[in-house]
Amino acid sequence: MKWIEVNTYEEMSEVAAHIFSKQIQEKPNSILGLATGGSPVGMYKKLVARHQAGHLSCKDVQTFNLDEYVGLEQTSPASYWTFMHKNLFNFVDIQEENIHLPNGKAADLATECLAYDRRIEEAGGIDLQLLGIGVNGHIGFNEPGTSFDSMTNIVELTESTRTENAIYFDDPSGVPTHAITMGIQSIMKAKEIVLIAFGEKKLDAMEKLKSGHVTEDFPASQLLNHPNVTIIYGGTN
Ligand SMILES: N[C@@H]1[C@@H](O)[C@H](O)[C@@H](COP(=O)(O)O)O[C@@H]1O
Repeated sequence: MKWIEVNTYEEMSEVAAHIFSKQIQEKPNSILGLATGGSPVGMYKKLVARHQAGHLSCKDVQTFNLDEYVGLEQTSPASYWTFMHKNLFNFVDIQEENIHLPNGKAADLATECLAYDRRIEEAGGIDLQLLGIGVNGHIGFNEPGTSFDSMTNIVELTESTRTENAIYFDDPSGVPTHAITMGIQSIMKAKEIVLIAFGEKKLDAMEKLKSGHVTEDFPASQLLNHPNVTIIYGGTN
């Protein structure tokens, strides 16, 4: 595991954007695993800026997002589909058919979970996976206690995660109770992983990760068993 300590959110975003741009330049048809939340917004802005300056094309890139809420319409303002379009997809030349998010409105959610893992596999597997981290160590929506063997599945969100994510909803009581998320094992199959975490409230999680103790009570700790992970972290501002 490679640790890169940064001083600002801006710097974290730049280091991460550099890794993703390089990946796309070296392999224009890369399969990228993407994340939502506040952490990646700065990196997405920088990828958009590179695209607008003519330095980056996503026309052959395929993306698979980590997760989506269960029960929200795709185009609902709080869906992760909307988040990704507002923060990245609307401003780069990615083709809509190359964008994949789990369908939280699928009539048969169990089948959707299996199909999502299969789609990733059929695309050739994820080359580079971006992750944020929840204060309790969750990655994707894999809450503490999730089996390291988990593939894409339906999860019940903890109260703390629902509270953390309430800022994205007009009505905080509208935060869904369940989500569909790539599992820990689905995430671990990525060839390379970049985790970004910035700010005081993430420091505790960073300390836990640094301690080297691998436990299902702290989902991100399984990353210690992955051969190619970079953690970009830091700061209080
Ligand atoms: N499902 C997402 C995670 O993928 C994300 O990592 C986490 C942290 O979000 P933030 O980056 O806003 O702190 O929030 C949500 O729970």
